[in-house]
Amino acid sequence: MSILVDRWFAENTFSATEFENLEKLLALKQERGLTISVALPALNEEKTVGNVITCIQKNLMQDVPLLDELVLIDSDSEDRTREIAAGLGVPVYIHQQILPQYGARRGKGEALWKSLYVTSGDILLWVDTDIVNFHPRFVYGLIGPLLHSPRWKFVKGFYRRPLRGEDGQLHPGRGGRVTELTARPLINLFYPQLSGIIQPLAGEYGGRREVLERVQFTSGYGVEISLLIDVFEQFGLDAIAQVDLEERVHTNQPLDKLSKMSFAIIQTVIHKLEKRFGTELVKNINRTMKTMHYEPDYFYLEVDEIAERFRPLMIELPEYRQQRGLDETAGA
Ligand SMILES: O=c1ccn([C@@H]2O[C@H](COP(=O)(O)OP(=O)(O)O)[C@@H](O)[C@H]2O)c(=O)[nH]1
Ligand SMILES: O=C(O)[C@@H](COP(=O)(O)O)O[C@H]1O[C@H](CO)[C@@H](O)[C@H](O)[C@H]1O
Repeated sequence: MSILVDRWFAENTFSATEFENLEKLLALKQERGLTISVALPALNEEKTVGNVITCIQKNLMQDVPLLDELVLIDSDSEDRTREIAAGLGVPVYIHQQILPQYGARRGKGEALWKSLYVTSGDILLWVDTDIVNFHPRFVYGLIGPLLHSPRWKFVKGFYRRPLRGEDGQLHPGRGGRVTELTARPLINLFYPQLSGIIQPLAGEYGGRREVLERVQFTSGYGVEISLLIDVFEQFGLDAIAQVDLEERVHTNQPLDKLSKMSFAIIQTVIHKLEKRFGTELVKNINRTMKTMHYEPDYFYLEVDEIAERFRPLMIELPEYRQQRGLDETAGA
């Protein structure tokens, strides 16, 4: 890693264990005169949302009143997610119903953006609701740097990420598939200063309201990479801290479902590059991107000349051959 990144890593990397004295953290919060909100994004998380909420309520609101506000920001779940949260006394919002005049899109990014509107804390943190092994450190670990110094304005969690395989077993180190195959390569290519961030897509993160109100939220899964790049570009690398939250086990989506997540992240990075560099390279990439339309399950090609470029490859696909009557055995 470059000297810049090495220095950043050494000065801006913490462990949640440094902040486990919650009484001390509460005293610091009162001394700083800051309020803290947590917003929980959720889409069909009935299996795990209840435990996340009760763990936060007991440890961080009842035993030690570190948090001033806890809300659920729901993406119009079709299961009992909202009912469970409401039953536990948590204010519930469906983000598509908040400020509809500014859009009512699908996606986690809109949930996080609109959570700014329905919360009031000086500090706002987000925690995924699909976490299976939730622990209060996922929250107090993030609060630590933000209370310790005004230097840190944005904090990302990091952790070991086992992946639950087809066999139902947890396989160490195989999680974070989009991080490893998409986000990290893009960061190393185009934003190497951020290469010391261990989990750039971590869903446990947040920062100071005055920062979060100045950065761009993309509506889908590109939100994490979008916020990271914007905070870096607008507030500098030293505004960012990262905290070791040890291990996170969450509901892993099947690989094919991560394709659209990866697409959203690539699209977001290209958009950022075009805004910043506007180079011919990016414009050409964008031109190509605009001629391809992404559907949840497959790419399809809208412009024939693009199809020509892919035809030699596609002709190998049996369904393509059949569809084009290229297979003399078709219908035999
Ligand atoms: O439209 C969406 C998609 C996801 N999520 C939440 O965002 C978090 C991360 O999403 P997901 O689990 O789909 O991503 P993964 O963890 O598999 O990367 C989870 O708490 C989801 O419930 C959300 O609130 N709205
Ligand atoms: O980091 C990743 O590769 C993805 C998928 O994780 P797994 O391969 O299921 O462990 O998970 C993250 O990415 C999403 C998009 O940024 C975030 O919204 C999630 O919170 C985060 O879990």
